[in-house]
Amino acid sequence: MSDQTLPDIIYTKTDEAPQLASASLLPILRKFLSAADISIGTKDISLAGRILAAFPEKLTEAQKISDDLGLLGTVVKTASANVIKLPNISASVPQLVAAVKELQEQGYDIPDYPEAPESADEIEARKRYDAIKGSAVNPVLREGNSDRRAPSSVKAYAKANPHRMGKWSADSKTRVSTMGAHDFRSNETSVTLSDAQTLKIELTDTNGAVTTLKDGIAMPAGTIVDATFMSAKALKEFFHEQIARTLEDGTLFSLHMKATMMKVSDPIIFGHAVVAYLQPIFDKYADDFAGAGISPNAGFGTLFDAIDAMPNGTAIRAEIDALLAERPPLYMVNSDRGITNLHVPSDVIIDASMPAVIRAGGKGWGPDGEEDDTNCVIPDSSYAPVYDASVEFCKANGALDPVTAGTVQNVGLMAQKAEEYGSHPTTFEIPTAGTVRVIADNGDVLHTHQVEAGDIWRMASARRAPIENWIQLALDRMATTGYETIFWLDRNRAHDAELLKYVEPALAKAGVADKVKIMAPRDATTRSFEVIYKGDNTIAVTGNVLRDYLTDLFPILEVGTSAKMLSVVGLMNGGGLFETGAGGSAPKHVEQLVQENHLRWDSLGEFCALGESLRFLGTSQGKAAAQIMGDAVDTATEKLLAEGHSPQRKVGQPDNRHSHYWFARFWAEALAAQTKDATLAATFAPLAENLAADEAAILAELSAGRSTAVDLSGYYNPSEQRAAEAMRPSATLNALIG
Ligand SMILES: NC(=O)C1=CN([C@@H]2O[C@H](COP(=O)(O)OP(=O)(O)OC[C@H]3O[C@@H](n4cnc5c(N)ncnc54)[C@H](OP(=O)(O)O)[C@@H]3O)[C@@H](O)[C@H]2O)C=CC1
Ligand SMILES: O=C(O)CCC(=O)C(=O)O
Ligand SMILES: [Mg+2]
Repeated sequence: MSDQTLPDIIYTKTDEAPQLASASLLPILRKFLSAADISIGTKDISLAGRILAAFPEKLTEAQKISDDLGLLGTVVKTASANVIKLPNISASVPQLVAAVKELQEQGYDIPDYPEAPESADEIEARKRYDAIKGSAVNPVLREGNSDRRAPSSVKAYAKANPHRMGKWSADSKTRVSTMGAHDFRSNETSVTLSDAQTLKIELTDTNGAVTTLKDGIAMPAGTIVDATFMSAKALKEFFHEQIARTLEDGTLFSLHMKATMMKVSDPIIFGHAVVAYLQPIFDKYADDFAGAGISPNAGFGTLFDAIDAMPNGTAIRAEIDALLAERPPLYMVNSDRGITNLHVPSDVIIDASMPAVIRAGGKGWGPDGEEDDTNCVIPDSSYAPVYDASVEFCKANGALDPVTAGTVQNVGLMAQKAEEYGSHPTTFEIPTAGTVRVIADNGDVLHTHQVEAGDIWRMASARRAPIENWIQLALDRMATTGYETIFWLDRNRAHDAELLKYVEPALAKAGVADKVKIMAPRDATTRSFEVIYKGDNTIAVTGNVLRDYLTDLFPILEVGTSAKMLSVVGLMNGGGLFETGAGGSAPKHVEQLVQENHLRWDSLGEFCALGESLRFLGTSQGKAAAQIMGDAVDTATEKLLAEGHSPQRKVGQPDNRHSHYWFARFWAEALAAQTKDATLAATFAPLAENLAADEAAILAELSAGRSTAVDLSGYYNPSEQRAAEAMRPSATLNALIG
């Protein structure tokens, strides 16, 4: 692959709301950047695109598409990489199955997703689908560590226009419940490799028979290798206890996990919760369910559909309804449509769901459509203390006030599939009781765990170069900001103790050992809340999971959403990956566009990423015009925020399309006003004037046709033409943009 074939900036085509927003924003970007001789091109990493790219032999020549994720995976390892990454779907099995069905209906001859593969073809199809499902994009692209923070303009806007916060009361019954024993946290062991080693993972059953779970895992010297497991027996008992406890509390039962990112372990844990909730039904109908090939891991939604298709389905459903009436009410995803927390494993994702509960004053939605306190069940105790400390802090101190709050920035260890988020290829549901060993090729046994059938065992790793880069990034951010800097590491946790063997000498060497704090996640949470309640600022230096969790938690409390975050990934080999915010792909937003032609997606994350990407192009390629374009993006973004042109939530109000008009106009104005490049100023002055002169016509055209349904001819693979028609309804604006 030659760099010459790639555009200066690669913009990713993803899914759902960001994909729709791109239909309006990309033509604007193309128009503006071409004036500065900067090329921008797209690469398709959408769920539909990845599915089609995986089955070329099934498609006609016209239907075939390239493996863009594979290409980007090599691009991000080059110094010239400059990628703007929008959020994409990390598909759970129900989402993958729905996407496959839609593509088949559109005429693509791809295979079904085989739940229980038997034939060679099915085994092959399953292998390809397994590589697509879950968080399959971010770990490939994130060849660098993460620097996420709310831009100062966003903080200033939130202080002046605070979002609504729910009230916390000291006697709230909301709580966080976690196992604390027999879980990943408590069973963890960790070692650092002194030499490069190739590892294998073996299971020896109680009769001495050895199965190789995985081998050929090459690790460079200095890699921290962790292994741990969650006891299935303890997990089941925990769920039963929590169901009983929730009933006593008189609250909602809610389960918070990340079945997308943790695509092997968390759907299994979710499945245990589904079974526990319906235990008498699973006990009574075990044989019927086995015969119907039912897996609880897909959730109530798929389970109920399968039961409805069984000959005795109506009777079983009546028994389920009777049982659910005795169970504590479930936290709801959509109470109008009866979608519970346990319907689909990817509907409730902890990094977004827990902040929503905390922001709402400890409330979730119940089946009656009313808000209620909730038992937040987070089985593994590695990170549950962060949410427990957050809940307890808010109970004691009341809700955070966005008007006076300081900020928590994050520096996250992420590169090269660091820690748990890189563990899915080495996670196993143990088939039979025995001993799992991790053995190095020099014969050293690194880890030994006694396991039972059904236990979830996993190995995770973090490499030396990313760890050193992460520590340096934290020191750089601390030097730039002067903020209190806390490494969120627990000396009593095996993995963190190994990580501290890198961190503490590096801090001493840099002469900052006395300035930097090292605190376990629970204490670090409380300390960070204290700091921001006082209006001060802090940097949370964390591992990969807390990077993900905290960059939703604090932004959602401080500025109302994580979508407005600046998210920069300095790639290890010198390139730049600019992610848009921290928020996801917001499926609710697509539903609203389809039903009433209103897209409330806020593209502020795209604007922030664009500004950074352009400035990076300026410094890395010596393109002065890119620097000027990037600075003008920031000026435009600040003005758009200050003048209140962000999308609003309700149909009839300005939406994403209006905000793109204002962005284009202010960007053109800023370019016309700058004095560093007279040619650029002269190019953009007439466009700025025309955009201003036609304001009334453009806004009216953008607002036409609201409250009517929009047909995109597909959800996962919408028609590009229809999306463009819906998202670019202003003939006047289109004529100016071209
Ligand atoms: N980086 C990535 O690629 C990520 C991808 N995801 C994927 O996104 C999907 C949904 O995940 P979920 O956990 O529900 O998280 P989302 O962040 O998509 O949804 C949570 C809520 O955040 C708000 N939100 C998010 N982005 C924006 C935006 N740009 N403008 C306005 N509001 C926004 C919306 O709340 P409201 O409308 O109430 O304001 C939304 O309903 C999943 O498929 C998940 O895998 C999730 C996180 C990151
Ligand atoms: O890759 C994913 O599934 C989500 C990533 C995410 O939530 C984040 O990085 O904030
Ligand atoms: Mg996240």
